[in-house]
Amino acid sequence: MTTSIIIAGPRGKMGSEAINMVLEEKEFSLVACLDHKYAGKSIADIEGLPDIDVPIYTDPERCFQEKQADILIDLTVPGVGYEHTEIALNHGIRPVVGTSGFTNEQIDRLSEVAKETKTGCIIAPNFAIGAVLMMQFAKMAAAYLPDVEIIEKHHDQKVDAPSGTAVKTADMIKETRKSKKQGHPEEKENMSGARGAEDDGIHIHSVRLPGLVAHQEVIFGGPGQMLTITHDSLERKSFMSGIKLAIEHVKNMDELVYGLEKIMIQQ
Ligand SMILES: NC(=O)C1=CN([C@@H]2O[C@H](COP(=O)(O)OP(=O)(O)OC[C@H]3O[C@@H](n4cnc5c(N)ncnc54)[C@H](OP(=O)(O)O)[C@@H]3O)[C@@H](O)[C@H]2O)C=CC1
Ligand SMILES: O=C(O)C1=N[C@H](C(=O)O)C[C@H](O)C1
Repeated sequence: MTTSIIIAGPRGKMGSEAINMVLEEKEFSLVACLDHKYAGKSIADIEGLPDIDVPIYTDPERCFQEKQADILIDLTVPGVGYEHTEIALNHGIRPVVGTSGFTNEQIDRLSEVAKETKTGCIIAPNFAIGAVLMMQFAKMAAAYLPDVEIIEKHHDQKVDAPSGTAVKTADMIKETRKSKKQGHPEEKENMSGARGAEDDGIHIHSVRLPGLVAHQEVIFGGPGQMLTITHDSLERKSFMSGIKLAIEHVKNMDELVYGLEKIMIQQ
């Protein structure tokens, strides 16, 4: 059976890659796109996008009313991504959300809406299978090596910092790590931000440079030893198999799941 899909953010780096992925899959059908520009146009009118007649909507309510799709893939920006997800859930359309930067309160609220509407939803800060494994391995390691810092490195067009992946990694580490403040008890920054952001004593450092795509190191230190878990996304194709996996799973779900590890790995 064909899965009908709406993509929000079609002109973006991820959105355009997702369009190609959906068009390549025989069982997927792209029925509309959501973009705050190009009202009433088709994606064929946008330079660089495939020459096919898929309508663009600027108003999500109207889009979801007119196109009763199975799935919304959202790859936009945090505030907008949140709104799209909530409206899709209220229309019974299952969101697969890659947009990063949602707050915990927003995820909790969306969880409630998914429960109320009995509509499946997957929000994953990172759809690269290797990145999900990196986070899971970091969670395992933190039970034994509680001193840990995260360095995430991204392209310089990224708007949110730290990355959604770094925030999720810290959350997963906290599930096994005994809470502690790291470093010297009297440590003091001589230049603001020198020690990065902090979550329960875990320091997170964000690097933004042209040339980078999406990279993260989770560094553990113990007496006389170091463990570094590294993941590199070298191309945005790296995220597509995870998005496909999420689409297959969300079709049979009636609640919200935050993190691809929840469907990839036995919890
Ligand atoms: N979960 C994962 O595995 C991954 C998640 N991401 C996340 O996905 C999101 C997109 O990343 P990326 O493609 O690199 O970013 P881009 O900036 O390339 O794309 C974002 C797109 O969203 C568009 N947009 C802004 N407002 C709206 C709106 N109201 N309706 C529809 N589209 C809108 C932007 O348009 P305009 O340029 O006109 O503002 C732009 O085309 C980010 O949050 C990023 O962190 C990225 C990679 C992997
Ligand atoms: O903006 C990006 O590029 C990415 N964003 C996600 C994040 O914030 O973690 C996922 C991946 O790191 C790429």
